[in-house]
Amino acid sequence: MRRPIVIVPACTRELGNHPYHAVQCKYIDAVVQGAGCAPLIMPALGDASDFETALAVADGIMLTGSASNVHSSYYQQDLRDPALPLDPARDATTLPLIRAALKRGVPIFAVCRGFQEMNVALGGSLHQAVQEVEGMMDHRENPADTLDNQYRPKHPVDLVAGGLMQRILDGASEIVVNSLHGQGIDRQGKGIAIEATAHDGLVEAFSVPGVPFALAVQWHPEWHLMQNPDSLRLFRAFGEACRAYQKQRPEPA
Ligand SMILES: N[C@@H](CCC(=O)NCCCC(=O)O)C(=O)O
Repeated sequence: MRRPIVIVPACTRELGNHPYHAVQCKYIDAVVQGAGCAPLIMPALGDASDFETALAVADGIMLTGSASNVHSSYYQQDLRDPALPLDPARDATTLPLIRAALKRGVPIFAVCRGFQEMNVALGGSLHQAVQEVEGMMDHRENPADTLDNQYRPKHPVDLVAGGLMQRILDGASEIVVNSLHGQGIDRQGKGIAIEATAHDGLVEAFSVPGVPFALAVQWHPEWHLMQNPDSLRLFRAFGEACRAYQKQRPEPA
């Protein structure tokens, strides 16, 4: 049987003098080596996207991180800091894709910005600057640090007892995760189930019960994936869900 196809929506980036649709290599590598699936990059075409065709061949969706923020207008707030990067084309592609995929039961694994997109797609909102919220830690990385330092394990998260993530992680009650985000969940989206929280109370992972597999994490399990047994378990579980979905998905006409 062929490998399951995992749709990976792209970001838009300016490289040199030209605009690109782009996905970081570590996400593509994680889909291949961690989930054992075949990645298919989906350009950020927004309203011009052919969601029907993408979902007809998709056995899973991987929503990546990105330095850009989901535009706050999607959760009815004014933009707090227009100097921070945005990616309207990605927003206009991933938010409807998430809703359509959940309706079909296509497995989804979401990381960092992808985690935030899922919460907003389900009607939730974000803290636009977590570090400015009373009692919250600063969850951002130091951009002047080396990449290894930026992605090193930063803080513990408590796993919800009996949750999907705890089951995937063999009953662990706490893991230590990296942290590279300035935004985070404020109002929870409709139907999400919290899977992990930081010690300041910020939601760090959630699932969407009632669909075969939808898991979103605020940290970066794709970073040095093969050296992190917990991260590998998460991507393996996603790959298993994609294989199960593939078996029952009708072949596209
Ligand atoms: N912009 C959002 C999400 C942050 C995020 O995804 N950071 C990772 C960027 C690089 C990578 O994909 O590893 C926020 O600041 O909260």
